[in-house]
Amino acid sequence: KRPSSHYAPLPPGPKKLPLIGNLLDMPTTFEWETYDRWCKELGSDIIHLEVAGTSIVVMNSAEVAEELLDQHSAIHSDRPRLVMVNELMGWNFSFGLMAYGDEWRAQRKLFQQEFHPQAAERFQPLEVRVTHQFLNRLLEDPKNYVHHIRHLAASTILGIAYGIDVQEDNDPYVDAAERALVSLGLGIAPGVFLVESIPALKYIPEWFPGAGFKRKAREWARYSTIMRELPYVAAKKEILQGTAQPSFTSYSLEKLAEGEEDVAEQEQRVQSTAATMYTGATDSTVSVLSTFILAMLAKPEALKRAQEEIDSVVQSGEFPRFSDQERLPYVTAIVKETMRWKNVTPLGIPHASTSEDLYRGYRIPAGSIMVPNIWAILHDENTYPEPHTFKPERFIGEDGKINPAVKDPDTALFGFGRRICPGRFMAFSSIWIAVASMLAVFDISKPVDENGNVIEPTFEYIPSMACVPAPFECALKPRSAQAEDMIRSMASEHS
Ligand code: HEM
Repeated sequence: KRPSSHYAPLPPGPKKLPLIGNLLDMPTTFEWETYDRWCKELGSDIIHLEVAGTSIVVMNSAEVAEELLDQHSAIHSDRPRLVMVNELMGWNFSFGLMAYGDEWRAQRKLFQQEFHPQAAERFQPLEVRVTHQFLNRLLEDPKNYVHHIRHLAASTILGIAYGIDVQEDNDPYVDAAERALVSLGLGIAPGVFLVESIPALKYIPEWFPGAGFKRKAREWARYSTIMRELPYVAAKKEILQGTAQPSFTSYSLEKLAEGEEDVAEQEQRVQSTAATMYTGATDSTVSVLSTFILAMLAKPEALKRAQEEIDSVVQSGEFPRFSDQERLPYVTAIVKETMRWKNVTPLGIPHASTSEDLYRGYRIPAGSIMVPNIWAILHDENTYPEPHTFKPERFIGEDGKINPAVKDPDTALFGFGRRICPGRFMAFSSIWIAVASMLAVFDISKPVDENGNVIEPTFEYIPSMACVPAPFECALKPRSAQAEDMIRSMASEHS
């Protein structure tokens, strides 16, 4: 008997041409805006597209994304096939891009053991230390703030993953990871490599004309191997010598020593899971903290209000602590609004369906690529009025606290279902402490040129899987001589 979904129609979508489907309509940049427009034109928060035989479903509301990716998660938790990255460049080691199945489950479990909210608290002292060092770099060299944010993100995650202290410049572990990350970005860019649409091409030999992609893939595969092995070997050496700082790797290897599982296999998993952390954490943190600075230029009143809040809660001469979070709701609202306003991954990471589904009377074919339009969800004017304006106060209730009636952007910005970002608790806390600490000691404003004219940022974004603001200038100045002293003395205490 045929499944009942077999005769059901596909969700609505722009008109398809024979064979190529919607290929010619597909946007190549800011896709989330085009998808949102199509959904509005078609009056549907779920649409279907087809590109040369591949079925794509765009979910344009929280309701659809939650119903399909959370409630039907047994069907829609796979990832699309990535020939270049996974099959030729070796990234299938990483559970973030891996097909749904036992290996994914095992790595995800390892990750979550150290990253659920209580476990992630163990990393807070490290987050505080690297944040204070970051403030000192901003003080010494404010123009290079993006570089310092990247260094902060790398120090946090390499500390957490391996217990490694990152060098000021030219750190070998950061360099290895960055090189791998850049090659991942190149390999995953849609529409660049023909092998993605004709997978059989992966079997042609390297010397064959047009097989340049295979030579590239081989070189890039080397980067991903180095990224995985170099810091792991260093961490393991320290662990064996008894000189290691506690980290994901040390905690996981300790557990491994106690267990009875296949040790070699499990150790490979620890190595792969640790390497996945850098990939997930760095670009996202850089995006959020750069956007935070841009937001302070867009809305100076928010900076002032947050500083007043901090001054009334945190003792003079002290930095904000994690334990102050409850009493700093406006700072928390700034963090939430920053992540909503220009969300890092407008389309998340697509899921894929392992079997056919029937939803609202529509047929969702097996193998569909499932794209949550997170940008549209976080810019829905019914949930967030004036969605394109930076307004942290939207999250504050009449009692001055975070208003539980306003939907928390966390419910969409970290993705959905079984694939939801497993780093989200640690991501939020490391970003919160960086934002609170910057607000406590720095004024952030638009810079002025030599003729006294204010330099306006463009507020443009570079579209990508993880969006970042186009480079912009800002003036970062310590709020007072006392703030400057605090930064310097804290940095020397930590060094
Ligand atoms: C503000 C910061 C971050 C944002 C906005 C973010 C967002 C996301 C999103 C949208 C996904 C896709 C979820 C899905 O498939 O539905 C994801 C997956 C993932 N994220 Fe994050 N993330 C952030 C920080 C981090 C951090 C700090 C880590 C590591 C410590 C991390 C590790 C991962 C991993 C490993 C996955 C893949 C999960 C899987 O496929 O099972 N992320 N993230």
